[in-house]
Order: sequence, then C-alpha cells, then structure tokens
Amino acid sequence: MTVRSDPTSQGGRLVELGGLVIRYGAIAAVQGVDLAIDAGEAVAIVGPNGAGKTSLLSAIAGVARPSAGSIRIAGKPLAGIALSDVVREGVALVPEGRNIFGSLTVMENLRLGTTPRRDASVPADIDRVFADFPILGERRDQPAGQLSGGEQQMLAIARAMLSRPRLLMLDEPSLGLAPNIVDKVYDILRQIRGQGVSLLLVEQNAARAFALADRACVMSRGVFTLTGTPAEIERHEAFDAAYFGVAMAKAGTA
Ligand SMILES: Nc1ncnc2c1ncn2[C@@H]1O[C@H](COP(=O)(O)OP(=O)(O)OP(=O)(O)O)[C@@H](O)[C@H]1O
Repeated sequence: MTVRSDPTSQGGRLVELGGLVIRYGAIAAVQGVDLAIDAGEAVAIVGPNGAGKTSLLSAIAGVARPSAGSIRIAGKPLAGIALSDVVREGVALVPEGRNIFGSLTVMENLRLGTTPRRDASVPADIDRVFADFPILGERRDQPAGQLSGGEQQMLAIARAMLSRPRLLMLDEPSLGLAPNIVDKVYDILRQIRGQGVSLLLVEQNAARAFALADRACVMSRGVFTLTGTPAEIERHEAFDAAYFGVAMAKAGTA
C-alpha cells in the first residue's frame, strides 16, 4: 500500500482526547477518556462488547458528537467542524462491516475515498492502489458486492488511504476473515504505518493488534482500565479479566 500520507503531516502529537464523554440518551458509552497519539504511532484498543470502542472511533471521525471533553487533531479542536472537514484534517475510518457500497463498482467505491481531495494526483494514487492490490484492478468495473470479505476489507482500506489520512482508524479489521487473509490485512497496515501514518485499531483479536501496536488500551464500560505497551498489558495480572469484561476489583493502570 504505497499511497502516500499527506506530505504536510509532521511529527509530534497528532490526536489528543481530553475527558471525552459520549452519551446516547441515558447511556454513557464513553465516560471520560484521555488519549494521545503521536504522528506515526500505532495504538490498539481492545475490550469486551459494549465497552464504547466504536463510539470512541466515531467521535474522532466526527460522526458521534461528544457530550463533554475535547478532541484535537494536530492541535486543532474538532468541535463544530463539518464531517467532510474532519477527513480534510487527515482522519479516516474503516468502520466495522467496511461500509462498502456493494452495487457500486470497485472503481466507484475508490473514487468515494478521493472526494475530499483537490489535488491533481488522484489518478496516480488510484494506479498505485491497483499496483498494490492487483485483484482490485482486475475487478475495477465489477460491483464491489461481488468481492470476497478479504477483498472488501482491502478495498475499504485502499479507499480510506485515498483520502491521504494522517490517522487511519480501523474498527475490527480482522472480523470474519480467515487467518491467512488477516495476515495480509496486517501486512498492509504495517506498510501504511511505515509511511508515517498513525493507526488506531479496535480489535477483538488482541494478539494481532498487539503485535502491531506501540501502545494498547483495554476499554471496559466506557473507560480505559489498562494502558501501556502491549507487553506491559499482556503480563498485567488484570489483563484477562479486563479483556473479557469480567468485573475487576483492582485493575489499575500499567
Ligand atoms: N447509536 C446508538 N444509540 C444508542 N446506544 C448506542 C448507540 N451506539 C452504541 N450504543 C451503546 O453504547 C454502548 C457502547 O457501544 P459501542 O458500540 O461503542 O461499544 P463497542 O465496545 O464498540 O462494542 P462492540 O464491540 O459490541 O461494537 C453500548 O451499550 C451500545 O449499546
């Protein structure tokens, strides 16, 4: 995957969440989360169903509006910014289920990823996608719904990368895929990270995400119950309980 990240992206703090709260009516899905991600860093979030992981990604993508707290992208507050401008700020989300438009062709799906761009190098970037993913090139005129699950995941990642993100977020990228396909997806994510793009991954498959991530967070009931390097988290005595969502008496911070 050689679509380049935005050349204006620079080192330093890329994402900063402060006291983030997300409510849906009476449900507090996220209950005060702090998180900082540096440029080029990969962070994994794991945790049981209903922990608030998807809500967190949705808020950073500008889809879910926070009830309290702040989100900054490269120092710029996200509050009040239109959804399309969040993408222009360099944030891309590959949602759970991939959000591929099955009746549109592969090419039409890819073009959707380029809508926020105003530069002239879109055709060259699409050519690069086809060089990196020959199957997408071979099937460019076919409905995307005819692709396999793994191919659709590749298409979703390629489409997100065509917006030239500084931060690529993925919600359950390995869900429903065979292990050899998951290998390919993670190879691609490693390449993307190698280009300096920050990654924020939500994964059921903690082992996969931890192998890639610099840092990890275990989320449960709307808060981070453990944070640290993947190695620190894996050997933490509370990891299994936190990961599987069992009530914890003394889960501290690693
Ligand atoms: N649009 C919504 N309206 C109402 N409640 C919601 C909405 N989205 C999520 N929730 C609730 O918020 C809580 C957190 O959900 P969220 O999907 O963020 O968690 P998750 O950790 O991603 O879980 P999963 O792995 O099951 O997707 C859950 O109780 C969920 O039912």
